[in-house]
Amino acid sequence: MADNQDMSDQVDGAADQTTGLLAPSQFDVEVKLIDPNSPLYAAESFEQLGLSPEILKGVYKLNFRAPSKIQARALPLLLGNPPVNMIGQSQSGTGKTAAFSLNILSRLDLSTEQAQKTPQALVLAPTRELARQIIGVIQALGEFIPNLKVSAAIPADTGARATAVEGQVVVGTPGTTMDMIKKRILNPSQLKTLVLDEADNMLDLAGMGEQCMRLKMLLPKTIQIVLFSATYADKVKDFAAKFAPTANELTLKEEELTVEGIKQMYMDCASEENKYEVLVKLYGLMTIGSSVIFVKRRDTAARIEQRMIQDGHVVVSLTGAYEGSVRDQIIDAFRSGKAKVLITTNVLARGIDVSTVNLVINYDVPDDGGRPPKADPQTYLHRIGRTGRYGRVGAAITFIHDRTSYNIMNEIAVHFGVQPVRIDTSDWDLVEDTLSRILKSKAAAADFKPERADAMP
Ligand SMILES: Nc1ncnc2c1ncn2[C@@H]1O[C@H](COP(=O)(O)OP(=O)(O)OP(=O)(O)O)[C@@H](O)[C@H]1O
Repeated sequence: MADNQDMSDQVDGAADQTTGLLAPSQFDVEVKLIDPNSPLYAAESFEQLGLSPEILKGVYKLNFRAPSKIQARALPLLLGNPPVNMIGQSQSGTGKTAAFSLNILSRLDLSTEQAQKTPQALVLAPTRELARQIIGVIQALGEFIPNLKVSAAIPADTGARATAVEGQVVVGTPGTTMDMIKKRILNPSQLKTLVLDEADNMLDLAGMGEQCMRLKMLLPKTIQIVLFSATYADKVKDFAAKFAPTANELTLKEEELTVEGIKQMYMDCASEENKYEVLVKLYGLMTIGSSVIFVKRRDTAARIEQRMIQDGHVVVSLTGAYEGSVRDQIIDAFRSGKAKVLITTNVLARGIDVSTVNLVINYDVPDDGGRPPKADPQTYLHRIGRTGRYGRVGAAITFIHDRTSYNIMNEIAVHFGVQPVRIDTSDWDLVEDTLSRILKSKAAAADFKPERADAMP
């Protein structure tokens, strides 16, 4: 739909309109020290959180010097006994994965051979890429825990044989997990913790919310339910509260959700076709670290990929059109830096953590798919959150080419109370200057040097 938008309502220089919060071009790159209001600031240390020496070793090996705010606030509540449910919220890239993973690892019983073969914690995520990433984090934090095994419950390639899931921690997507339980390859009877990462998305998506609910019915009644996300749209709040009853809640106001290190901008494009010209001009002009280009549809992703390759760029695309191991290869190539430009749809809008990403482009504005389309502020926030991870600086540029896309961007700006800055494409020297200042500016977190792991107690 977005690829063939009705151009009759196109405006020339959409941002010349004076209504709304979109701001004129002006830029001040700020490098801030970690201040007490930052989501990365915490008064406590990991040592004060009562983690086992094996777990602390994993934390130090990852060079985590101090917990982020969400980690310091959530962990004491999560670790209490008897376990209490949690609905947790914190900005993108602030360490929610470690928050729920440290709780899971702390609760594992690995004392007997039998216990070692029994799934005790289940983490559900909306995509295989995110599930695989979470597995990596749990394995890294748990590196010094003897006999720890983390298993995946993600779709296997066609023809692959399903084997019994014996890891104490299982991370998967809801459909495959449900399948494995039904086929009795996964025994849910001893599960103590259930985590829904990107919980609002899991509970909202057509089909997935219902699936999560049915899955929950198959789990022990006493299971601790932990929901985490950067966003909870109003429409899912009630369902979340039903899914995780009598939970401790750590939530944020909408105005607190944007991350300071992510510099939000927008660019006027003359037409749908002109968006591609602006895109390649940007890439020709700038030395960009790694970047993600978000489009609405799979075919747009494929088309831009082809055109960019023809124009001599090294890019990959990942959409739901690809299956299993092919998707794994693509995301792994992007993670390792072998491919520096990733074109994708909303499938990778959430959770993916690649710290070298310093530019996100919303080639198509995130809309709700309605007629007429309205803004999808949550997806916008998650998309731009692929950069600016843990205090790093990044740029997020949204392409605007007609009245609809302008209105959507404006709705998003109003929703979060932010003023994205207009980048004027009539002056490419200025574009280059502005962007290179941002992309070169030091990460705020760089002032917050992690100590060497081996210097820790
Ligand atoms: N205490 C810490 N100190 C330093 N780095 C940390 C700490 N906790 C997490 N990180 C790093 O921060 C990055 C972002 O963490 P994570 O992916 O968990 O973010 P998130 O809050 O889940 O974000 P999103 O909402 O986008 O899913 C990761 O690279 C992680 O290794």
